[in-house]
Amino acid sequence: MTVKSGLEGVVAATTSISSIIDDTLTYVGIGIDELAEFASFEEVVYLLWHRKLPTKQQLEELTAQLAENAELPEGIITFLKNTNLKDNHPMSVLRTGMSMLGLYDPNAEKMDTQSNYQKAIELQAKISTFVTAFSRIRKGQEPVAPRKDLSYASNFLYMLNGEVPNELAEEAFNKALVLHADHELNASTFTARVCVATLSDMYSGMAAAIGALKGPLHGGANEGVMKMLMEIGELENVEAYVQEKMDNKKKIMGFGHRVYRGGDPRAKHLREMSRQLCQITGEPKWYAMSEKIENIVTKQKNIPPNVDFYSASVYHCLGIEHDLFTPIFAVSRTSGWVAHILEQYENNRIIRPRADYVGPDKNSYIPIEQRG
Ligand SMILES: CC(=O)SCCNC(=O)CCNC(=O)[C@H](O)C(C)(C)COP(=O)(O)OP(=O)(O)OC[C@H]1O[C@@H](n2cnc3c(N)ncnc32)[C@H](O)[C@@H]1OP(=O)(O)O
Ligand SMILES: O=C([O-])CC(=O)C(=O)O
Repeated sequence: MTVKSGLEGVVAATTSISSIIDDTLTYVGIGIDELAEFASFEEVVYLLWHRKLPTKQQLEELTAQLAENAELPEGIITFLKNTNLKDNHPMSVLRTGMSMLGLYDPNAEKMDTQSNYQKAIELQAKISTFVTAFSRIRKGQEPVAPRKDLSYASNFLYMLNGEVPNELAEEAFNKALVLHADHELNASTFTARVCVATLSDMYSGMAAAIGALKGPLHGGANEGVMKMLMEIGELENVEAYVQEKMDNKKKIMGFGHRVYRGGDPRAKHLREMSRQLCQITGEPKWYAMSEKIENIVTKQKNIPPNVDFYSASVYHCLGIEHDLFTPIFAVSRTSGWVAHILEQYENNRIIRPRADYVGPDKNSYIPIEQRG
């Protein structure tokens, strides 16, 4: 058997949701640059779920549905308040929260198209409320109830901080959500598809996907980038820090990609947002350090930054706690996970590859008293 390490280059599904061809990313055929410039996150959610842009009325309908379904079951708020989760990573809390949402949904096990679409809305609506409620409760603050008159991006920041964000913050956060929404068969989306291809329920697929996104080689890299920037501390320390990592063949978080060779097309948007936000918030050093790291890594290793690299300083400048960076990725990627889960159900076959056995041959059972 020929093994493709890490399944590199293996085409394991067909999809009409997003594509990466020659370093160009599209959602349903629309280029990411156009979407980043013009689209609201709600439009992107509709696009991914229905494979077409919404009319004004369809968009209003989806926006209203997301707002109406954003409240969390009271039992989940009670759990967050009564459990000491201060030392738990928010991605672990979110993974558990996703399972809990399934337990509170009386339709969790229903598999018809209509019930699954209703779950899609509930999932996208509630994941924001969950992440922000957890963030406040662990700091001893009351959760802030979602508002029906705010955009998805604005509502997230409002529930996080208890204040409606200014236009600049809303725009930046919306763009970040749009850029992270879907990405073909990345590890967490593949995980979700593998899970639901057994005809398991949507909450199980989502919990599996959250677990996969958490790792530092995938979504967890954005928090890793900020940790690195904090460790470096000042612009003059960048060179020595990065050189030491490269000399010791250590990975630099936020660089490299399995599919892109010439560079991640999302990174330039986040780079520009980082430049602007770091300037406006009076913290230009984070952008300056990031730019210097990029120059060194691309010059010496020819490895370009990925989506996680500049998103770190963007979220930092929006005043977001560093361990919430990956949960925010999950909030956005829920739109893509849900789209892929629904697509998998539409034309399902269990996903079951083979392994090349390399263990010992011709072994036999030895009674326990005879084992050395
Ligand atoms: C949203 C996302 O998931 S984007 C990715 C987020 N992850 C990160 O930023 C973590 C850092 N990056 C990485 O670990 C990798 O580039 C991955 C996981 C993204 C891709 O992994 P793979 O496709 O398996 O590439 P692989 O790890 O084999 O790298 C190929 C070569 O580039 C090097 N390389 C890749 N990424 C990096 C990096 N970030 N820093 C230093 N060297 C790197 C590897 O050491 C390897 O070198 P070698 O051939 O001399 O051994
Ligand atoms: O596609 C991948 O392998 C990882 C990635 O960039 C994403 O999930 O956004």
